Amino acid sequence: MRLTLASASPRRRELLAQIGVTPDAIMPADIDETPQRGEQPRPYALRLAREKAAAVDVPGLVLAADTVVCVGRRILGKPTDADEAARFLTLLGGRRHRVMTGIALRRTDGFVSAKTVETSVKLKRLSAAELNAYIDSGEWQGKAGGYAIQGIGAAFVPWISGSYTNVVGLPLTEVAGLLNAAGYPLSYQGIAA
Ligand SMILES: Cc1cn([C@H]2C[C@H](O)[C@@H](COP(=O)(O)OP(=O)(O)OP(=O)(O)O)O2)c(=O)[nH]c1=O
Repeated sequence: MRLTLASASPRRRELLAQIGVTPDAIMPADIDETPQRGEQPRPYALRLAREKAAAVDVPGLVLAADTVVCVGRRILGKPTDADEAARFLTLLGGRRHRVMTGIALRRTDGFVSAKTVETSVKLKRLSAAELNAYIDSGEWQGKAGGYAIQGIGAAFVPWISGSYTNVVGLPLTEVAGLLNAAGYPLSYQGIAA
């Protein structure tokens, strides 16, 4: 069964590879990611994942996702520059926030199954030296909230509650569930315990 990953994120490809899923094609979806007026984080992440899946019009299964960081009602996407990344990290430091990923799987018949997964994350308060060094590292680029838990950012995360892979951009348990429900053959299911 043909699977297309509608994502430009190398992390998403690597996460899928981790559970033995290799998409037949990778076709990033170019959509407008502006939140609607008053839109809450959960419906926002779900809407974007669905829109990304819908934007890639090819036969077979199309998988898409969107990850946002939320502090209260505020949605933090990918910082546009170093100053914004520094502002995000200062806002997040010393408190808990939520990382929300919407995932959507479009099937050949056009039916889309989608859900959101939420993880709570605590980021420690960064010293000026840590903040400057992290901004200089450039790791914040292309990362919702301006940090990467799978990178140097791990040094700033004392605690999470919920799915780790969800924070990196693709909650694998739920993605595997959607793929399985759509009849996609998951290789590890053939492995006897
Ligand atoms: C919080 C966090 C986010 N991220 C990444 C995951 C996502 O790639 C990115 C959020 O941006 P997204 O808009 O979800 O995805 P993307 O633009 O990278 O790719 P595409 O839309 O084509 O699928 O932030 C990390 O890699 N580590 C982290 O710890």
